[in-house]
Amino acid sequence: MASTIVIKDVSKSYGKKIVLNQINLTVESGQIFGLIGPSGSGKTTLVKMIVGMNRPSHGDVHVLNTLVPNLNLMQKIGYMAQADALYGDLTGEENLRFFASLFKLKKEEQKVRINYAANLVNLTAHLKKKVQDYSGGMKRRLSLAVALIQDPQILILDEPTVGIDPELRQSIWTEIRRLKTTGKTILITTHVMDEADKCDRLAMVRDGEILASGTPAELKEQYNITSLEEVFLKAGGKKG
Ligand SMILES: Nc1ncnc2c1ncn2[C@@H]1O[C@H](COP(=O)(O)OP(=O)(O)OP(=O)(O)O)[C@@H](O)[C@H]1O
Repeated sequence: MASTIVIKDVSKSYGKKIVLNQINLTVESGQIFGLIGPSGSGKTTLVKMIVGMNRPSHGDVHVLNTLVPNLNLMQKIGYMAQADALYGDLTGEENLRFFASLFKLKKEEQKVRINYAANLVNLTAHLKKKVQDYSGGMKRRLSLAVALIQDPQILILDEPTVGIDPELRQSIWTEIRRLKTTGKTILITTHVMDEADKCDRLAMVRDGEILASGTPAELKEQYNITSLEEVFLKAGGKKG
């Protein structure tokens, strides 16, 4: 199996504060990989490094055998950040078109992709509204649509279902799984344990370190418990 994301000996400090400490992690192609860990454990910092928005203090990150950061990788990575990066005074459709044009999609292709992405997140009926009039959940959904707009090979989703109702969350997960069957690699951060259970592999992050990694079943076995919630509490709780 080819490795899509390889993180090698990565550390990150802000001043004296060590946020990531010697992280090693490999995400194989076609996997749904989950990063789980308590708030402030370093997940977003790690994700931003993979996207090329943040540089390691030490170590390096390769995506598709290319050292990050690299401009050509932008086309291949769809990134949904925790904070929505949308233009409030543009409509949903204009936002999608803007991002589609950044990726140099042709007019016809833009239309197809905008329809697909808007439909996926249930926003088709709201595309003509300005984003400043969207609810929080609608903005999250539009951010997910933006991450998918160029049909990227890799999807990096930082807590994609926060603020999204259960029904839509389920349809988003159905789509995540469908995208996996088309060969995409998906990295997702989450606090929601039933979502973690849907991942092929997980890494548990705490205080900037990976405590444990493996399939959900392996992690449960390792900790000799039946629910990921308990694994999370055992491995992910504060240092005693
Ligand atoms: N630019 C920065 N300067 C200083 N400290 C930072 C900076 N960015 C992140 N940190 C610190 O790094 C630590 C990890 O933050 P990070 O956002 O990666 O955590 P997280 O696991 O994604 O948390 P959450 O789930 O709440 O988003 C936190 O203590 C945070 O305050």
